Amino acid sequence: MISAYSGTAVRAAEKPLLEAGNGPALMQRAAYGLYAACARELLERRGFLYGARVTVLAGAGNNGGDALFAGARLGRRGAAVTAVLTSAVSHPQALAAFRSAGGRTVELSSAVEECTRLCAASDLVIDGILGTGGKGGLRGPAAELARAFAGLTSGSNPSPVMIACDLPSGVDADTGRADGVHLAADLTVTFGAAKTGLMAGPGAVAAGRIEIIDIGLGTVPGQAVRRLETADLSGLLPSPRKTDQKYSRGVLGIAAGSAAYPGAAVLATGAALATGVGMVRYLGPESVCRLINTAHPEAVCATGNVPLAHVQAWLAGPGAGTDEDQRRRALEAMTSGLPAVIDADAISYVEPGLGPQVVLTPHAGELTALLTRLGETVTREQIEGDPLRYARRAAELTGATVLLKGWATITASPTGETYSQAEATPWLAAAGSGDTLAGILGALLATNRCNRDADLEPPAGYYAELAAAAASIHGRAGNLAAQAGPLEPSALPAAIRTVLGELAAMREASKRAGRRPKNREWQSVPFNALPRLR
Ligand SMILES: NC(=O)C1=CN([C@@H]2O[C@H](COP(=O)(O)OP(=O)(O)OC[C@H]3O[C@@H](n4cnc5c(N)ncnc54)[C@H](O)[C@@H]3O)[C@@H](O)[C@H]2O)[C@@H](O)CC1
Ligand SMILES: [K+]
Repeated sequence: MISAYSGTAVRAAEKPLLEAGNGPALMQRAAYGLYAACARELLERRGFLYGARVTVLAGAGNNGGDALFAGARLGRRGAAVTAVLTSAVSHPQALAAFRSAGGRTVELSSAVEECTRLCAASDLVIDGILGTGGKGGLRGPAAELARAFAGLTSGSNPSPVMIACDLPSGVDADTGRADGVHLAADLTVTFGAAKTGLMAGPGAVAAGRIEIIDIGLGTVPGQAVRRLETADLSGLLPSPRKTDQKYSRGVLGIAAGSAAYPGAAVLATGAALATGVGMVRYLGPESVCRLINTAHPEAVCATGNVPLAHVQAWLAGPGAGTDEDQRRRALEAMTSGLPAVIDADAISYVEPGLGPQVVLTPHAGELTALLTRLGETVTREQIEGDPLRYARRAAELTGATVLLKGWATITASPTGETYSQAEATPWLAAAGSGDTLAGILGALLATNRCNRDADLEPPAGYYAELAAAAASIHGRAGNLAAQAGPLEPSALPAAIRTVLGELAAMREASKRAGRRPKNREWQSVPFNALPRLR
C-alpha cells in the first residue's frame, strides 16, 4: 500500500529535521535517489552514461538544489550536463557542486528558445524548477519554455526522458491541481513520501511512473491518500471456502439495462461472473433477460422486485435509461441496507442519507449533475481539476462511498478515507467500460468477507478500499486486453479472469512460503544505500 501525504504535511515532517541542522544531509539523500533513477533510465536506453546529454531545469529553491546535486553526480560519471537556471538565484552549494563536476549553466531569461532546443535534443531532462514550495503554475520564461517544449516533443519526434524532481513543476503538491502551465514527466522521483498531488487530477496525469525515495522523515502527520498495490489486492478478492455453496459465496442482484440499452446489463453481468460470484440474479425487462441468458446461461433472470430477491449486494443503473421499473429497483437497492453499486442513470436518483455500503460510481459529468442537485456550485472542469476535493464532498453530502472515474480513479468514504488507483489505460475510455467496472465492484461487494461473515464489522473506509480494488482490477484487465489492439469492453471478462488468476497464484505462492507478498513496487533505492544523516 502506498500512502501519499500533502506537500504541506511532508514539509511539517521535515521541519524538526531541518531545525536540527539535517537539511543538507536530507538534500543529499534526495539527490542521490534522483541520480540513481536518472542513471538507471539512461543505462536502460543507452547502455552507458558517458556522453549522455542531460539538461537540468533548476529553480530558485531546494527543488532546484536536489536537481543540481543529482546533475553533478551524473556529470562526475561522464554525462554532458547543462543546467538551465530559471531564476536569478540558485541553491549556492548545489550550483557550486554542479559547476565543479564540469556542468555548464545557461540563464533561461535571456535564451528561452535556445534552452527549449537544448531540452528537446537531450537524452534526459530533470525538472527541478518547483517542488513543494511552488505556488500556482509556471510563470514567465519557465512557462514559455514548458509550452514550447511540449510543442517540440509532441508527435513522432524522439523525446528525452523527462524526470520530475519531487513533483512535476506547476502541479500543486497538496491537491494535484494545475491552475497554470505545468511540466509533465515520464517518471517522478518523490522524496520522503508520495505527495497527494501526484495521486489525483492533472498531477496524476503529469507524474508518469512514481518512485519514492525514503529520506528518513519518519511518520508524516495528516490523513493519507492510499493506493493499493498488487499484494494488497489478494486479501480483497473473492476466495471460496471449502464449505461454500453458491448462495454462501455471494449472490449479486443486477438491476441494469432497459429495452433501449440492453448491452450494459450484459457487460455488467459478464464482468461480475468473471470476478467470481456464486450467482447473478438479474432483474429487468424480458427482452434483456433473453439477451443475458444467451450470453450467460448461468445468470438467473426475472422481471420481479428488489425486496423479493435473495441477494447479498446490488448493482443498479447501467443502461437503465428512463425505464421506470429500473428506477424503482435502483431506489429500493440503495435504501435496502445491503451493499450496492449505484452507477450511471441511477446516480441521478441519489438523495442524502445513504450509508457507506452504497457506492456511487460517477464520471465527472455525472458528479457535476449530482453535486449541483445537492446545492453545490460546481462545473465539470472544476471536478476534473480537483477530483479529490469533489469526491470527498460528494461522499460527505450523500453519506455514501464515492468512486470518481478518471485517469486516476478516486474513491472516498463518507468518513474521509480516500484511495487513488491509476492502473487504467486510455483505451478504457470506451462505451461499456464503466458497465464492466460496475460488474467487478458488484461482485466484490457481494463476496467480500465482511458481507459473508456476520461477526466481521466493516472497518471505516472498507467500501472505499473495495471500490479501489475494483478500479485496480479493471485497470489491470484493461491493460491486458489492450495488448491485443484497440480494446473492446466485451473482451474484458476474459482479461479479468487472467488478472484474478495471476493474483490468486501469487496469494497461494506466498501462503506456501509462509509470508505476506511484499509491497515495495514503488521503491527502487534501498534506504541503506542512501547517504547517512550526520
Ligand atoms: N526541506 C527539506 O528538508 C527537503 C526539501 N527537499 C526539496 O525541497 C523542495 C522544497 O523546496 P523549497 O521550499 O525551497 O521550495 P521549491 O524549491 O519548491 O521552490 C521555492 C521557490 O520557488 C519560488 N516560487 C514559488 N512558486 C513559484 C512559481 N509559481 N513560479 C516561480 N517561482 C515560484 C519561491 O518564491 C521560492 O523561491 C522539495 O520539493 C524537495 O525537492 C529535498 O531536498 C529533501 C529535503
Ligand atoms: K519539480
